[in-house]
Amino acid sequence: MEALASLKTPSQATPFFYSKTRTWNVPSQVSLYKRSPFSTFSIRAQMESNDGSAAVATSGESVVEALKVKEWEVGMLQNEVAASQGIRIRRRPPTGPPLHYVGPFQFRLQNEGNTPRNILEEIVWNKDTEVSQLKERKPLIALKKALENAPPVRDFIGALRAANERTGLPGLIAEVKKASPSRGILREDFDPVEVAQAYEKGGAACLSVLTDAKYFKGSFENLEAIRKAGVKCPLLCKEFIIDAWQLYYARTKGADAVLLIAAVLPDLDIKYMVKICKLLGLTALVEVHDEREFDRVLAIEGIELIGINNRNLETFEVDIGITKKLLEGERGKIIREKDIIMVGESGLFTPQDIAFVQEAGVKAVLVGESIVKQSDPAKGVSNLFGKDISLA
Ligand SMILES: O=P(O)(O)OC[C@@H](O)[C@@H](O)c1c[nH]c2ccccc12
Repeated sequence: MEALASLKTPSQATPFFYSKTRTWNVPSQVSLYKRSPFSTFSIRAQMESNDGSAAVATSGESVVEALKVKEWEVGMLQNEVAASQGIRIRRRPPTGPPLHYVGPFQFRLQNEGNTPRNILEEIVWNKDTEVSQLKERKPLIALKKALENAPPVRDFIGALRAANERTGLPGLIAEVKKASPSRGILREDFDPVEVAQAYEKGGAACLSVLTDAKYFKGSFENLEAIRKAGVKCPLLCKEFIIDAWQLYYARTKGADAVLLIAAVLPDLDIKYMVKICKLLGLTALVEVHDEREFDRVLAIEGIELIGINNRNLETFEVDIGITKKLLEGERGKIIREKDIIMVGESGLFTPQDIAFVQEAGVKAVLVGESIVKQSDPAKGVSNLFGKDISLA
């Protein structure tokens, strides 16, 4: 009876039954039946899933349904915690976006929480699905075993500091990036190992390798191939990390550092992930875009490397003035006191841009587009700095 009541009111019901890779639509038929003449009524619901399979659930299975409702509620609560920290990016509802509307739900409004509001949210929701599928294939226990064969971790921050001291310019994290959602394809004849080797030859201190396939045309194969090709620059796995499992995965693929995005991760997640990074020897580059994110990150113990992304990942707007604005006043003072290395990220094209962010207080820069687009990325590096910074 209880279950029937919940099916009647859309606001209290979870309309979709999510089971790993299969989405169950709203029951197509709901009927009452009695197990025996003496028992109370039970409910029988006929359901179809997105892959065409069908199932019949009876109220004995309402426990499963109740669990799904709880899972959904917990998800909503997590979004509330995130929102209280100013995070606008919501996590994907566990039931997933509906494929089509049935019954009372046809009146549900768009964007009541079931469709992403901007590109960053879309990427994160997609990543959620991707990670849960990958996790099934390679559970944490298997990854922990694979760690034994992972190549040793190299000192990412040490390499940036050394380059900064050697050249008097910000240490370069050169990005191996084939495409982006804002700029489309950046390099047609893209050979990740070739680009990586050219960057190294040009004097890059570290490399950033995009591993997201859907939006950036990157891959973990690229990361692994660059590592295996003997490139000495420490490698940043440029990924949208939402689950600690991904940290282990990145390490098994040869990463020396990972990106944590404050616009996506609540404080507790950052703290937890930073701890796991330390455990694995990974350097965490924590990325911020505004004052609120920066203050949140500054309040977390043990963070040594912070990036200021000049690009707003929700709107794609780029303004290198963001780096300057965020490092002015009290925040700049805290950075110097704590000896945190700051990285200026995105939208840097000319020696003037580099001088501008260096003046603002960064000791490193993260650059993709301007150098990956040039026919010889090694030359791209010298053009960016206005001089040859290679070791040769
Ligand atoms: O290509 P650009 O404008 O030089 O930017 C490089 C890098 O900063 C950018 O790719 C980036 C910064 N933070 C990110 C987070 C996710 C994906 C990409 C990014």
